[in-house]
Amino acid sequence: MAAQIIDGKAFAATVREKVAGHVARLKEEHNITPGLAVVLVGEDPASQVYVRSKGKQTVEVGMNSVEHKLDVDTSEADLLALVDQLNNDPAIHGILVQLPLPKHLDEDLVINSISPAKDVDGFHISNVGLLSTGQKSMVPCTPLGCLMMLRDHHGSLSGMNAVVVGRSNIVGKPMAQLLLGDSCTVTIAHSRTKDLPDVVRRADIVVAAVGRPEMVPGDWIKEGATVIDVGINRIERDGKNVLVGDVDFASASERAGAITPVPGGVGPMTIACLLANTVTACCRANGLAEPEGLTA
Ligand SMILES: NC(=O)C1=CN([C@@H]2O[C@H](COP(=O)(O)OP(=O)(O)OC[C@H]3O[C@@H](n4cnc5c(N)ncnc54)[C@H](OP(=O)(O)O)[C@@H]3O)[C@@H](O)[C@H]2O)C=CC1
Ligand SMILES: Nc1nc(=O)c2c([nH]1)NC[C@@H]1CN(c3ccc(C(=O)N[C@@H](CCC(=O)O)C(=O)O)cc3)C=[N+]21
Repeated sequence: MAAQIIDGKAFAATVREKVAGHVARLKEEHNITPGLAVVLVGEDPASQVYVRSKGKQTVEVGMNSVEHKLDVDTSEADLLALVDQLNNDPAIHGILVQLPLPKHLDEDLVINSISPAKDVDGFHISNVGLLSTGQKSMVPCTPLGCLMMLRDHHGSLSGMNAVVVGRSNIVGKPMAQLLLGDSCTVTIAHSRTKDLPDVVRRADIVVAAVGRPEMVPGDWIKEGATVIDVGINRIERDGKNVLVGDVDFASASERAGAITPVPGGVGPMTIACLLANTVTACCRANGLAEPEGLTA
């Protein structure tokens, strides 16, 4: 039977609508406008597309958007000085430094210089520690978006077998933490995993975050499983540039119970969750009750 398509684009629109409602209330009742600062170093075309899209959607939900575009050979000291300035700016509630950074910049150092309260990516070691110990934190946007779609589809995830393929700090690891938090039995697979097909075949939930076009074929998918495809891969097919995920959508959707498409799945949810995190950070910064249903 053909899988149900989980429409991330439509889901993201509902998240943004909720965010817009909270932004309007913050303005009316407290005269506060949440502000998000995005820092882009260099001119990677894909990064430029994401940053533009983030800026546009930030303004659409009524928040302030500030973009800092720095030269590709910006020094670490200059970048740290900018982060420090944003940390101390009361009009800025969220800071995102677009990754990857050029090679001469120490990513860990830069990320950990962001004030944890403004770290809307949830990448600061302090937020990573809070998430892994089950305390209130800023939750990374992509895994948060995946969790929202899974909860919406299943209700409870308790007791389900989840396999996360990929162990990066920005997707795989935090995704595994969130699934564990929802009482899944979690396996994290990676490039050294033995018999990956067999591992994936045992999963009720498969999250693929690898960065290899269509590497997960349908015959690895257990009948009726839910498949969340995080991969964003640009390939050429029939002379055209197309975007594909880490899952072979055509064959996987023959076996899965539900599946996210690429594009229109996890990607739009990531940006919606960034906006949600910014509102959450703004409420926390001002000692206000934070919106319900917008975080994990
Ligand atoms: N939709 C969205 O919003 C977002 C999408 N992405 C996309 O998600 C994908 C993953 O991103 P990210 O986590 O940053 O990528 P990384 O390159 O940081 O991590 C990839 C992971 O996949 C594992 N891997 C590589 N090859 C294999 C293999 N053959 N079998 C099993 N595991 C393998 C690696 O294992 P090892 O650790 O052993 O090397 C690594 O853990 C990319 O396509 C990226 O573009 C990323 C962020 C947001
Ligand atoms: N500090 C930081 N935080 C991030 O969250 C971050 C980052 N750096 N670096 C790059 C990755 C990637 N990422 C995406 C966001 C949205 C889409 C997205 O909206 N995708 C659309 C398609 C867009 C297109 O057509 O290119 C979709 O899937 O439908 C994709 C990928 C966030 N990332």
